[in-house]
Amino acid sequence: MSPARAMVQDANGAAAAAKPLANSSKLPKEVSDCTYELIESVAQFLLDRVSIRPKIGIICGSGMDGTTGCLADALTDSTSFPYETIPYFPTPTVPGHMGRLVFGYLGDVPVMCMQGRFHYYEGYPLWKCAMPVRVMKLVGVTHLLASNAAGGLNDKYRVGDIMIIKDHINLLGFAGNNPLMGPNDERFGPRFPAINRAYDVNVRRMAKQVATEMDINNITHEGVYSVVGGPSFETIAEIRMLGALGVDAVGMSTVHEVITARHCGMTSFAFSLITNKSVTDYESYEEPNHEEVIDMGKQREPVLKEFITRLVKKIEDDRDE
Ligand SMILES: O=P(O)(O)O[C@@H]1C[C@H](O)[C@@H](CO)O1
Ligand SMILES: Nc1nc2[nH]cnc2c(=O)[nH]1
Repeated sequence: MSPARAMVQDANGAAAAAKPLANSSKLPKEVSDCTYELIESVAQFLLDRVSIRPKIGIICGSGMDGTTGCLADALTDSTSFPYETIPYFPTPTVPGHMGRLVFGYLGDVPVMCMQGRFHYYEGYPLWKCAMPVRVMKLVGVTHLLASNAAGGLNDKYRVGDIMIIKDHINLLGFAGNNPLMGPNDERFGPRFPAINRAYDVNVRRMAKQVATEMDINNITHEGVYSVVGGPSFETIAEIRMLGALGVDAVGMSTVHEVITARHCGMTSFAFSLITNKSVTDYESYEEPNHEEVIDMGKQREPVLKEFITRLVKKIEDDRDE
């Protein structure tokens, strides 16, 4: 079998094969096999093959991580690693999630970008879904920015709106499932991390400034996200329960990534694209579906790309001050 290869884009955006990579090894089966040293070796594998040193890591959610025109394609001087070429990395199984880790410049800011993420419903345990966040940390990333697609419960939200996440309700955690379960390595973070300030207030302030500058305040909100396991969408009774709990939008990701990021001291920020309105009425014939989720992501791609590009610049400028 030929060795796996990373793809490098030249100045015209044409893909070219970079130097051969070592064959990917098998994924750790247990959380106890996914040691600090193993994550360190994955980070080193990447650092050996890229020259840029990103401090911002981006996870693109459904609709933003597809083929042409997506955020990762906007990166310049990019080097891209299909997930199957990275040792110990999981591979995504969801339509619309590409499965590449891309290093490059967004505007003039070096970033690394996950084009496709891992969800619990794909059959991976949460610690494995969130493992790339620890890789980002050991690559040197200090800020995690995550996007997702979500169903809107809040009456004020319309399809296509953006919700800056100010807090979450971790329903998977309520059911005894958390990415930090299992042995804890203090080199990542403490056994019992605080999570009440998970969504950084300063970055949220910058994001609201960006919304004002882009004149999209009318479609931008701040609210509470809740994660469910999926892959089935919610029943009407479940949506009504979530509404009563104070949830503004519901999805199937992000929370395990943010918990893992906060555990290892990364600053985190996340937002939802409201791709569908949650159905609350037993008389309604509407049904959510993944195709509308992907379509809305594609429609909003230019706005979200600009939103993230401007935010990344603000974070970098803020760091320099
Ligand atoms: O990865 P995200 O959270 O953006 O994807 C959401 C949840 C499911 O994976 C999918 C449902 O359409 O969209
Ligand atoms: N759980 C859930 N995830 C989504 N992702 C996009 N829309 C939805 C939704 O309505 N519910």
